[in-house]
This record gives sequence, structure tokens and C-alpha cells, in this order.
Amino acid sequence: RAISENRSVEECMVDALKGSVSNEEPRSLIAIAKMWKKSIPDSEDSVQNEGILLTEELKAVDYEYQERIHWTKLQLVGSGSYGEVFKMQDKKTQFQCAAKKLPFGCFRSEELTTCIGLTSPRVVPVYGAVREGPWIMIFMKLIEGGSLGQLIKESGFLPENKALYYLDQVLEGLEYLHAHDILHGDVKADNVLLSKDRSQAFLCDFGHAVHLIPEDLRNSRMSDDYLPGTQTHMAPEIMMGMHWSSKIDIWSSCCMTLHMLNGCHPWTRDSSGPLWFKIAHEAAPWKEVPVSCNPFTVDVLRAGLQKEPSRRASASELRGKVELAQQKVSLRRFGQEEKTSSHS
Ligand SMILES: CN1C=C[C@@](O)(C#Cc2ccnc(-n3nc(C(N)=O)c4cc(F)ccc43)c2)C1=O
Repeated sequence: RAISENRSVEECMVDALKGSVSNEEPRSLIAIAKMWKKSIPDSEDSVQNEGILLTEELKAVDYEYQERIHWTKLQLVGSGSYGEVFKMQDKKTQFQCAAKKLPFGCFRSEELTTCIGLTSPRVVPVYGAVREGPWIMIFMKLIEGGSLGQLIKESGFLPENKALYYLDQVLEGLEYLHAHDILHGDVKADNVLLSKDRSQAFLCDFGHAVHLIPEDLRNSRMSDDYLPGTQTHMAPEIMMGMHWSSKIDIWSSCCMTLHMLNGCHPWTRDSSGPLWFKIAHEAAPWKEVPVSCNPFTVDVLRAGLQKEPSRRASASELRGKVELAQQKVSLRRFGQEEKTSSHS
């Protein structure tokens, strides 16, 4: 049937995977993610249990993997516009990981197709995805230190050297993603996870990610199912509906840095006029850089907050400036308390 109908290998693979959960290779998960994107939530939701697990630590049993039967939620670790994230445990192996739960109708295949197979130490590894009725569960490595957004909320703001330290690691992750033609699309502190000792940072949440395939990008300013990221971190070219590129992640990483330094998102201290208009037509949020910052840190933000994307630094270029600023800013051994710095 496959040959006679000239069906692709991928379509045949998906046929074989439908309606069951199995431990397979990453390409099977890519295939089923694309199938989910094409299918619409239907009355069969209640019976659907299908998906792919990429690690033997999560074990499908008789081609099923269902909450409460094969795995259990331990605690809520995060929630936001993306849905909810739980710490979970496999009942057979006792293995624990994180699970993001989102409505089937909100699922974008790019959330999986962009992060499967990535090996950067700055990206959270994905362990699989399973549909259970009207829900999609995406399993990934548990990162015990919580998010950078939670750290900023706890601390009020971060000292300059810590802000540069985390920005450097985020830019390392963006260097890797951009070299693999992937745009993250929602770089912000809530989407940066920290190791238990908070020395290591990891990018997560590919729900807004885009494959930067040049010919497609030239034609589409935003594909029809593109989900905009966080408005306060959105680059001017997006607000103006112009061509966009990996440089939007650079702008967002500098907005995240202002959030670390000030304890609040950029543009939020002045409530005059619509946000989109300010981002599109006003100067970059220069005045928000704390007066106490080292000139080399100001140079980092100047290079990353250029309104014209072609003049904006790439991840590699900006990382070089960050590492220079780190040498200038009194960087002591990580984790020592810092004197509070004055803020504008
Ligand atoms: C690889 N992959 C697969 C799904 C993905 O697009 C996501 C996500 C996401 C969004 C927001 N938050 C978390 N989040 N994850 C954890 C964790 N893994 O331990 C976590 C822990 C928290 F304390 C708070 C939020 C958290 C994870 C993605 O990137």
C-alpha cells in the first residue's frame, strides 16, 4: 500500500506509530510531532494515548504510557503562558524527570522538532512526548535549581557580575541554536533554568521556536501558527512586521539582562503609550541600564540592543563583549555575596 500510494517513509512510520506509545529513535518523535500538528482535536480525544519515549528510563507498558497508571505527578515546579510543568516519576523505573503539560490544541510541532537531537550543554534535553486525550505531555530532564526568573524574584535583582555570568551562558546556548538554524523566539529569565548550585544555566521552552530555513523565512514574516514571545522582550522588527532572524533572540537576551540588573522587565517603569509603539518607534531602552554598570557592560547592551538587526551583534560577537566585560567587572569566585550597586 505504501509503495502503490507513493507514501513517504515518514508517513508509513507514523501509520505504524499511531495509537500506541513506544520507546523509539528521535526521528519517530519528529514524525509523530508533525502528525499531531496536522490532526485536529476530535471526539476520539478520550481514547488517544500515543507517543514516543526516547529513554529507557521512561518505560511504555503494552504500548501505553498514562498518568497515574505508568507515571505519577510529584509536584508542580512551574506554570505560565506555556502551561504547567511538573516533577514526575516513572512507576516502573522510579526515574524522575520534568513533564510539561499543554492542551493538544496549543501544541506546535516546532516545540519538539527544534529541540530533538540537540546536544548543547546549554539546552534542556527532551526525553519524549505522549498524547493523552486532549493533552500533550512533553518529558525532559529535571533541572533542580528552578528558573532564573525565580532567582531574580527571590533576590530582587542580580549584581552585575552574576548578570554577565548568566548572559554568557545563555549566549553560548544561542550560539549553538543559531548555528543549527534554530531561533528560540522567547528568550527570558523564566525560560532559563539553573542547576542546583545555580552555577549552570540551560535554555528551555521551545514553544515559540522556529526553524530558520532561509527560503521559508524570506517568504514569511510570521508563519500562521507562530506564537509571539514575551512583549517586553520583543525586538522592534517583530513589532513592525518586518523580516526577522536569529537577531531577535539577541535583543531578547539583552532585555533579560536588564531584567536581571533592575529586577523588572524593560519598558515597564514608564506606562505612557502602547508598548508595541514604544518598542517600534522609541530609542532602545538605554536609560534603563543602571548607572553603576561598568562601561564594558554598557557596551554589551549597546551592541545587543541595536534597533537595526543588521547592526545588532550576533551571539558569538556579543559573547566576546560579555567576556571582556566580565574581566573588567570585579568578578570574584562565583557565589560570593556582592556589595549592592546603585540603580538609576
Ligand atoms: C526540551 N523542552 C521540552 C519542552 C520545552 O519546550 C519546555 C519547556 C518549559 C517551559 C517552562 N518551564 C519549564 N521548566 N522545566 C523545568 C525542568 N525541566 O526542571 C522547570 C523547573 C522550574 F522550576 C520551572 C520551570 C521549569 C520547561 C523544552 O524546552
